[in-house]
Amino acid sequence: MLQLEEIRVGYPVAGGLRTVVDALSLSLPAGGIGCLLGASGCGKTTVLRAIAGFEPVRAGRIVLAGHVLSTPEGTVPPERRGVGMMFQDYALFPHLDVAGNVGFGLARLSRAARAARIAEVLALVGLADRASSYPHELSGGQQQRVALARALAPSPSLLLLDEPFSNLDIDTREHLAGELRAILKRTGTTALLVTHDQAEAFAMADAIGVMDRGRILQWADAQTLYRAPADRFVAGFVGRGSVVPAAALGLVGGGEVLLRPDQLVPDVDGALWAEVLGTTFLGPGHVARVRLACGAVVEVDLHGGATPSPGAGIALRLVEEALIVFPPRQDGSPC
Ligand SMILES: Nc1ncnc2c1ncn2[C@@H]1O[C@H](COP(=O)(O)OP(=O)(O)OP(=O)(O)O)[C@@H](O)[C@H]1O
Repeated sequence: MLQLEEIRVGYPVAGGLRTVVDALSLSLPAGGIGCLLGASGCGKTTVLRAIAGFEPVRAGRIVLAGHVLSTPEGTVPPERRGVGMMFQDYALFPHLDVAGNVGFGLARLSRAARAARIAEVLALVGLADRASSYPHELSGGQQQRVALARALAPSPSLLLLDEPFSNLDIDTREHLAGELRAILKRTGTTALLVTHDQAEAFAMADAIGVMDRGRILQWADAQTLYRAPADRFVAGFVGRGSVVPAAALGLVGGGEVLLRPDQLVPDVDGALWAEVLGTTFLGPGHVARVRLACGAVVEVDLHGGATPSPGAGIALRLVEEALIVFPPRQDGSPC
């Protein structure tokens, strides 16, 4: 459905072009929900802007439903792409009521067809009774739903969502992420979301691309990213955990190991000794930050029992099952 083939995107700077996205490829099937996950500035929004037609590609191509939209030689203008976009600030028109906002992109429909479509999408997002409210009369979560209804109203082939929950509190975010996913699935909408929030990516997407400095390091479903990260960056970015030298855990063979917080278990007979730096109650249990003999600091989930004090020693057992091992670093650095 959507294919990005080795695209390069950049911005003009004095004397040339600053490449922000390079050799980036992904493929999203019809009805699929993809997500680009990465830290601020890694190029996520730039990818969306290229798909929407606001930025040209300098190499590669963008294909949607069999139509070539962007190549270095030419680009289909944004309004002819069939791509909808929902921005982080919702960008609702303050002087238009909800129906006016949702119907904004439906000018080519007859008055009756337009009213019917507005009613249909407002019902879909659970706002059938707010058609005549103005944006300032709505909560952040309701405004987000209006923005979604407006983006869905013209039935885009592809919906792009740029940090759709960034203005909302954490409870509303979690609730809406599940709801948004359900609405997209119910309507069969193909969507690409960008976020820096892993919980949001996990709640929403069928496939997630972890991005760093303009590239996708791994494109996979959430469980694969967590259980089989392609490299140290993905391992460190997705889920809690630290990468430590295998030797520090008494393992032979060299290299480094990804330690998730449940892979070191407090055990009086454990072979590893660590110093407790502090504990945090996360509910239902505590998490301890401990320093291993090699100096690496890792997290350990504590399930019941006494909570150790900072400065105390703690014996730990390594759960070797499903341990992820990385080969030694090229630069020879130990941690
Ligand atoms: N219009 C522009 N002109 C020049 N440089 C830009 C422009 N837009 C973005 N950039 C630069 O491109 C890089 C990537 O920006 P982009 O907005 O794509 O990242 P992002 O991952 O979406 O970040 P965030 O999560 O903060 O929005 C940044 O270094 C940014 O400063």
